[in-house]
Amino acid sequence: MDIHDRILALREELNQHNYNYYVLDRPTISDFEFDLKLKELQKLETEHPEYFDANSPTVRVGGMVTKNFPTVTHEFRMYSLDNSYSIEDIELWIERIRKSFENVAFVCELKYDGASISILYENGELTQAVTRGDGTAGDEITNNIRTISSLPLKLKGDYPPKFYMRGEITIPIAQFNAINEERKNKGLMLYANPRNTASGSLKLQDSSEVAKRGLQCFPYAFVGKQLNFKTQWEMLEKAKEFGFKIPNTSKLCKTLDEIIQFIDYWEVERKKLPFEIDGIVIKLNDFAQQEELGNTAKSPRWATAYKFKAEVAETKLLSIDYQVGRTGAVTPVANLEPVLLAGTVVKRASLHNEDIIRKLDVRIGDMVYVEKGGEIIPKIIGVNTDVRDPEIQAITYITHCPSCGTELVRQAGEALHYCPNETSCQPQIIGRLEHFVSRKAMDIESIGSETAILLHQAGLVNDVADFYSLTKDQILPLDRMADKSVQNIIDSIEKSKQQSFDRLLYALGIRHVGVTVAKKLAKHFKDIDRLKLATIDELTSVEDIGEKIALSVQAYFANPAHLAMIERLRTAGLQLALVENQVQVSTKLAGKTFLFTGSLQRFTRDEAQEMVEQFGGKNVSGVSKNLNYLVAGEKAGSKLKKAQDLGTVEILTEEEFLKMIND
Ligand SMILES: NC(=O)c1ccc[n+]([C@@H]2O[C@H](COP(=O)([O-])OP(=O)(O)OC[C@H]3O[C@@H](n4cnc5c(N)ncnc54)[C@H](O)[C@@H]3O)[C@@H](O)[C@H]2O)c1
Ligand SMILES: [Zn+2]
Repeated sequence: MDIHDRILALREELNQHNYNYYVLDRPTISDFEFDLKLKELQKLETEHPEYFDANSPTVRVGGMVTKNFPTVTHEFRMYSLDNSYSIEDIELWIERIRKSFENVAFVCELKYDGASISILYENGELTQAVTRGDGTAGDEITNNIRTISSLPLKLKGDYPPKFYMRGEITIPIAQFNAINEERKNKGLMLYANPRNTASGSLKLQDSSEVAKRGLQCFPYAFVGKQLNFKTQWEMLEKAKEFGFKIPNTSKLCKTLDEIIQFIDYWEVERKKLPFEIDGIVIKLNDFAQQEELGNTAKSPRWATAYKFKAEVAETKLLSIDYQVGRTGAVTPVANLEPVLLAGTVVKRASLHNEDIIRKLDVRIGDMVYVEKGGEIIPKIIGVNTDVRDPEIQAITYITHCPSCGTELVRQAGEALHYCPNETSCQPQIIGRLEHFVSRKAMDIESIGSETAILLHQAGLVNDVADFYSLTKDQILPLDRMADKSVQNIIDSIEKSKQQSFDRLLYALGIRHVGVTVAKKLAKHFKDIDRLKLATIDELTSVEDIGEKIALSVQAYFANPAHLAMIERLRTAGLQLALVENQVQVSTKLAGKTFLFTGSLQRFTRDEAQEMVEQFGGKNVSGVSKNLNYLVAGEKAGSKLKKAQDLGTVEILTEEEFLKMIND
């Protein structure tokens, strides 16, 4: 690739990561990887000044104004910080500063890992709070910031009449864990880390929800005209007198040695802090000296950050398991020698697919680096080839199913291998049974995963229709089965016969037919016999059904084994057709279209869509002129923006939506 192309590609990639990180609060790569790419871009741009661009992510502060709140221009710009992961860079930086000034002192502070905020105090009262945004303007979130209990709304002592307090909003680790625990119980997507949760919390529309998040604020600077502080150290001391909560962790350092000691100390001790830090910040103490050095377009020259590497553990790759899912998809999972990583013992890591294994050139017996990146599941990011035993061989990816021995297939354009032996490959059979009884499918509560396996291994259930011919006498002799639990199983199977046609359609486990597609198919074709005979054209005429789904549906019904099984389900009395008026309870929303975006707090997406249908409305999958209402939950991102840009879509909060149907 030519240099200019590489520069353009890096800029585009970094802009996307900035968007994921600052707007969606959902990074997909680790900070370390991000910073490596940014450094590469910086280097290329320095070597090739002819490709300078004032909009490059190396020049601009990464954040953005979201427009979900009033936009406020900063009276004084907000900057980012230059950073490095290497002590040598810090040494060089200090040397450079020493060349400019004879007498220097530095203040070392913790680098709180959260979101920046600028809070205006006028005559001692908190009057406005604005996010950093793009550094020039940000979102005005005063009401949300007022909920932070440690933040004084009224100051004490001899404060300046007008100034901006700059600080970092963070969320305590315990609070973060509690929120995720609650989300897990509700079946909601988990937040990636405290930083992104703090930042996402600031953007909630309902400040009473923000109050529940238990956010904290750590002030680190005052900005204004004629503030009469001479040094950073003096300012921090004064801030305490005014009533701000400033941790007693900062240190005034004269020598490089002292600075390095501070870094070393916190690299270890940070694990004991109740909140997260991602490094330490070193600032020139004297404000007159700071002023002399000034700022670049992106960051001050008088400060720098030493960043701690996200925790990476090195451990041995013992083996790889190949897991076969219910659709036959094969995924490789690494078994590792157990190792402590960011507070938890890690034994397994994802390897995704064959291409990733090739790219990493990871081999069994290698010492590998494991990291917790943007995602929750740890991943292998590299191999320590220095200690590789020269004898060990590259991995030959499996060619045959680890369970049934059938040759695997990999279709063009697909990253995954599949086992095509649908009828007798054990994990596929069990996977289908588990799927059938699961909550969103037939919701047969008394049969969990273990019971499904047990019933299959006893030879009682091979396909989902077999559930409906089970008798008490057959189940009772099985392991750990008592009279009561057997009765529960029989009862809940009987009850499941009443589940609606769309649920059954989803429960069959047709590839690419999820809950929503199943609903659309059920609604359009009304019964399974019509669906069975549908042509590709008829199928793709249904909204949101493309060729891929249509082909998969057709292939499913072309299989005589499936047709025979469906007849057995019919005999057992299951709902193979839509019962008219089964869903609709009102026509209040008739003719109106809805879309839900962001993470919802009051109901799940499924429940929301069900409500729309019950009231005669229609769910659509994208933002377009045909959309009437967008219900935006927390962290709504691109869809919300698109709807706002369109201008024809009415945007509702969850509460407003509930009000609309309940009124
Ligand atoms: N993983 C991703 O996809 C992704 C994307 C974008 C950015 N990032 C990460 O974010 C970084 C850039 O973010 P940034 O511009 O907010 O810079 P930053 O977070 O690295 O440093 C600047 C910020 O540090 C904060 N800070 C905390 N404690 C401070 C203290 N004591 N004194 C002064 N400031 C303090 C301030 O809010 C300041 O704005 C990147 O280097 C990268 O690591 C990651
Ligand atoms: Zn198989």
